[in-house]
Amino acid sequence: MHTTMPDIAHSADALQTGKLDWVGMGNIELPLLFTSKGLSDTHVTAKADAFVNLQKEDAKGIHMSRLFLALDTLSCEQSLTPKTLTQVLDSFISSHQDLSNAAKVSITFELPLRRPSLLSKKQGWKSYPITITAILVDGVAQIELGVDVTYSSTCPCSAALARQLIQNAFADKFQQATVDTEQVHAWLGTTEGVLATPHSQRSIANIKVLLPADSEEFDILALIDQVEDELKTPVQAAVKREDEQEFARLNGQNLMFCEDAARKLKALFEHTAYQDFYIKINHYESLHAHDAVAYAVKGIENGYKA
Ligand SMILES: Nc1nc2c(ncn2[C@@H]2O[C@H](COP(=O)(O)OP(=O)(O)OP(=O)(O)O)[C@@H](O)[C@H]2O)c(=O)[nH]1
Repeated sequence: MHTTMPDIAHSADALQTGKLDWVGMGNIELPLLFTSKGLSDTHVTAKADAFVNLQKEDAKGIHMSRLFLALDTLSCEQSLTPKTLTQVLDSFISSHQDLSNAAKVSITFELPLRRPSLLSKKQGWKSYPITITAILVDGVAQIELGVDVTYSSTCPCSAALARQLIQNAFADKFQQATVDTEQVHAWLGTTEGVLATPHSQRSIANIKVLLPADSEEFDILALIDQVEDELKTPVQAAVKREDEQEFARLNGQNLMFCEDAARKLKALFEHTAYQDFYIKINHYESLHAHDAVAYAVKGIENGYKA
């Protein structure tokens, strides 16, 4: 004898009635093919959070399996593009007629990129944490691209203090009116000559940008390149000695506080087509046990808040 299965999403009473902002699932395992301008399609192991709102006050709940299966179609039959992401959100809502008019999906993965060395013409893998979040409300989709860019920051204050020590050591060592250039050159090549070095820290810029409404493709490479070119000292993959020396030069010529990094990126994004942007700069200090942190947003109405 066949019995029908109970379907409490339809039959049971809600314990308490009311609307909910987002209901869904977190941390769904989701292998995906990621498509982005200038890159070969990349297989990534993503995690997804998927939601709809619950507008119907007395509905027991949403249909989680329908969200899950829409994401499975994205994983098995499509690649991740602004269009397929919007289709996923459309299907979240069309499978929840009477219950929902808003949908959200957030997809997180590591994107491995081949990155060139500074001088030696080598290459190596560098992995970037990416989060793509899309929201569809009343038929209007918004897609946000998030990436963390890791770089080195050398403290300008520490650099100035180190230079002063070097000047003082020079004055102590070479007191005569005229100095022998060869002697000075040799002395500068010793740790006695350059007796102090400024501290640097591994630093991370957390970036979020809202894509233009008509975006047909992701362009994560352009975003990462823009940020790294602006900061000048991204962490490196393949490094030979000539690359390390160039990195030292770049650090010395791009001394920065967290304020400098935040202002540079803010100025950069103000000249792009992104609808909105959010920047959080984290300098994981080596002088202190705490971090130096700065935030900047575009500052538009109903936009990101710092
Ligand atoms: N709404 C909801 N479902 C949950 C929750 N936790 C687990 N689930 C399960 O999600 C599963 C899928 O629900 P549905 O999508 O309604 O499954 P279904 O009724 O087979 O699918 P349809 O026939 O498409 O409605 C059910 O087995 C629920 O028990 C929860 O907190 N809320």
